[in-house]
Amino acid sequence: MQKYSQLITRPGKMQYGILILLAVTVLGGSAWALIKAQQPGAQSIGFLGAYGTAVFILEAISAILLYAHFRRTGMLTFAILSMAYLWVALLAPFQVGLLTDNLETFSLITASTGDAAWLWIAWHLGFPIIITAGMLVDGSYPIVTRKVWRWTIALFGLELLIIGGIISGTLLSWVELPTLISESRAYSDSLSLIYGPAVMFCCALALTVVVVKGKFENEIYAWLSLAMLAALCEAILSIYAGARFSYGWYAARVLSLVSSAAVVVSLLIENIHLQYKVVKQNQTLKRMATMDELSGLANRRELDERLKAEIKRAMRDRTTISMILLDIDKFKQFNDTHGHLIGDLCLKHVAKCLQRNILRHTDLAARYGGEEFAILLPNTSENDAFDLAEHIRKTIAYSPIVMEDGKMLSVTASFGIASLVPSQAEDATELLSIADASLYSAKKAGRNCVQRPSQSWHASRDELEKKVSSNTHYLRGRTVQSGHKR
Ligand SMILES: Nc1nc2c(ncn2[C@@H]2O[C@H](COP(=O)(O)OP(=O)(O)OP(=O)(O)O)[C@@H](O)[C@H]2O)c(=O)[nH]1
Repeated sequence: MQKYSQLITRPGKMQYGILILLAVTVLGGSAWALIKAQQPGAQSIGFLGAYGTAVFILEAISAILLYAHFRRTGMLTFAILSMAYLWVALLAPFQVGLLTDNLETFSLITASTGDAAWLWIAWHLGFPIIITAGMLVDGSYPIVTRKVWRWTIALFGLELLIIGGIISGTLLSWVELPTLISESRAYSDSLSLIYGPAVMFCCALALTVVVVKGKFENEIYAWLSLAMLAALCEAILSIYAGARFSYGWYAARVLSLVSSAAVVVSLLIENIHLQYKVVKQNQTLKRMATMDELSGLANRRELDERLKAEIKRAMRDRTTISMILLDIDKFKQFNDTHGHLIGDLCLKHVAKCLQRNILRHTDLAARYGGEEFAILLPNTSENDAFDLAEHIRKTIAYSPIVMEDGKMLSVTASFGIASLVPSQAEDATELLSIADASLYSAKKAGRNCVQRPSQSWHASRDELEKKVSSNTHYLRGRTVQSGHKR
């Protein structure tokens, strides 16, 4: 099943531990309850109301969440398991309603409290039978459908028809049903010897099928096993109690709640796991989209995005933005001599040297190309960028790459820097191309050095910046003047 949906998860060791503990509690509690099961108790309408509401809510939530699984995975098993819970969610309120004598006040309803036993049988026979059918549908290859809507209409439509028939038939007394429970609340022989054992048999069968076929291999199947164990114990206690409102009968109702809650718990746990998975996957995707895998630095896409944003900020604040481009010297020769794998090691080593020297959180080091790196330095002057580049150059040149066998290799790198106060978005490209030109002159100057942009570029850029600055003053003046006029 795992291969059909990554949404369905295997329980962890802790969950198995909790399940074993709960199973032992259910078995132990049931055995203990059997001792006093036949002792009569008081009829508590308050308990019945709370019990009926709880069963309805828990079963309805289970049905909705299991149906959501069916929608997501297309697996018919989940549609059928959802039907099982819907079955109980719809029958339980009527059965409990009849027990509390509430429904008899409606003139159309002719059923008596005794008839509630028939609804109990329909509920407790139908639930395990539908669960068994659902588990049998999940063979070694689960049936997966794309026609989710057609299956929904066919399966749930049929189910609603049957439930409608059972409820109307019982409440409106369409058929004369034999009395299963006497006025003294004692069970008839047919309930104790035929219908009761039939319910027990169906619950035992469902439990066996869930355990054998489900093998506790996902959270839903594991918790469903507990639900079926509780349902079996409930049936045994209910019948053994011999009468309504006896201690055994009350204990059976509590077990019925355990059975109802188990799958809700599993689906809740699964949803929590799903949230963790989604958050983790989002983080991985984000990392993959912004990070260079080999060096662990930002990738070119991330550099471009940050550069665009920082250019906008620098334009607004009229601050200097700098860029350092560096390229490992004679890296082709290094690769040819030592091999590609050692070449990769060298790239990682250079990346570490960059990370070690970049201290401001606003600076960004990125792998720009094969053996080329870039460092974006917002709010940094050309002189400061030069000093930093010089410092990194020395770090790379004087810290050797230590191999596994203790051998040491060293490399050098050439650096080009560029700085400007941006006046337009296109200055992002200008910054990179000037840093690239500086890098080119560093290579020409003999490598292992840092170069600044040419004097001619500085001159033309100073001219441009003067114009932009006077233009800004001019525009600011106009704004102030127009403000005065108003
Ligand atoms: N190991 C490794 N090598 C790479 C990677 N990306 C690019 N290279 C190599 O880097 C080398 C770059 O060589 P060139 O562009 O000729 O530059 P160079 O040999 O460094 O020479 P100069 O830049 O002039 O000093 C090529 O041999 C590429 O195969 C990588 O991810 N891993």
